Amino acid sequence: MAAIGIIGRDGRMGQAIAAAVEEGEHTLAGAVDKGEDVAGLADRSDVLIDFSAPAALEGNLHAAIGAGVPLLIGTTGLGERHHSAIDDAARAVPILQTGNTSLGVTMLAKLVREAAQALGPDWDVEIVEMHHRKKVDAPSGTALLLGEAAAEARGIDLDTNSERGRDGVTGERGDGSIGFASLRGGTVTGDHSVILAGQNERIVLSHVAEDRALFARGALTGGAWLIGREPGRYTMENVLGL
Ligand SMILES: NC(=O)C1=CN([C@@H]2O[C@H](COP(=O)(O)OP(=O)(O)OC[C@H]3O[C@@H](n4cnc5c(N)ncnc54)[C@H](OP(=O)(O)O)[C@@H]3O)[C@@H](O)[C@H]2O)C=CC1
Ligand SMILES: O=C(O)C1=N[C@H](C(=O)O)C[C@H](O)C1
Repeated sequence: MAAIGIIGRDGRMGQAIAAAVEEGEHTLAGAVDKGEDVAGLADRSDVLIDFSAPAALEGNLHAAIGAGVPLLIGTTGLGERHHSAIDDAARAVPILQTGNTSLGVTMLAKLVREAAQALGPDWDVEIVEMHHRKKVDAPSGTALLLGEAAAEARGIDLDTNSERGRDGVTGERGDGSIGFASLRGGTVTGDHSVILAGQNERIVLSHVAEDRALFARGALTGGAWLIGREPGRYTMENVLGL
């Protein structure tokens, strides 16, 4: 049983995680939202679980290090400087950062890696995601995670081999690049498809999240797994042993 500290209390995920804690084996150490005392929360938590906003990241890392507690980061929309701050902090405390805490997406990433490697660069990779109308970042963290899986498998750098937001006369698709398309509308929890398009054929690998309780359960599994680990940067693949 672990004392869970939630960052982003009033949000959709903050609420879903609080509900999952209530239904499960863990206890709620407390929860904070924007402008509240995250360092105080860290002091009374066994693990911090952050589903808030990129702007909160620096303070959250600082609080986790100050209290010596692990941190699970589910927040998406992170940039290069956020990732290097996470790498630095992971020298002091265990950290798990992921764009998606679900078992299904973790498995999907593994399948994408395998397919991208086996099929090679003649098969174009396109990633399509759809989310609810209130989502503020694009492509989704999950789409980027899946893109990373394909890029890694092909030994290429995702940042310099991405095609995002095509519009107008774009020219032909770049060989070997990974394309992203983001749709927004209604209350969609999170749909992702990775399309591998070859000559006269396509493979489509998809995941559909039906309820964000799924992400909340995954976050608690990941958070509890971090407790007592050595400092370092971990993934959901480590947690789930995939
Ligand atoms: N990894 C995963 O599996 C998943 C990741 N996500 C990601 O989690 C994040 C949150 O999603 P969601 O709950 O839908 O978003 P919401 O906007 O509903 O919730 C975010 C909450 O965090 C609050 N917040 C903002 N800044 C801070 C801060 N500095 N300290 C503490 N709280 C803060 C917001 O307050 P205010 O509204 O006042 O700004 C809001 O209450 C997003 O980045 C989303 O993409 C979502 C689902 C699954
Ligand atoms: O904002 C969301 O809602 C979600 N965000 C994550 C992402 O960016 O991939 C995970 C999930 O798809 C829901």
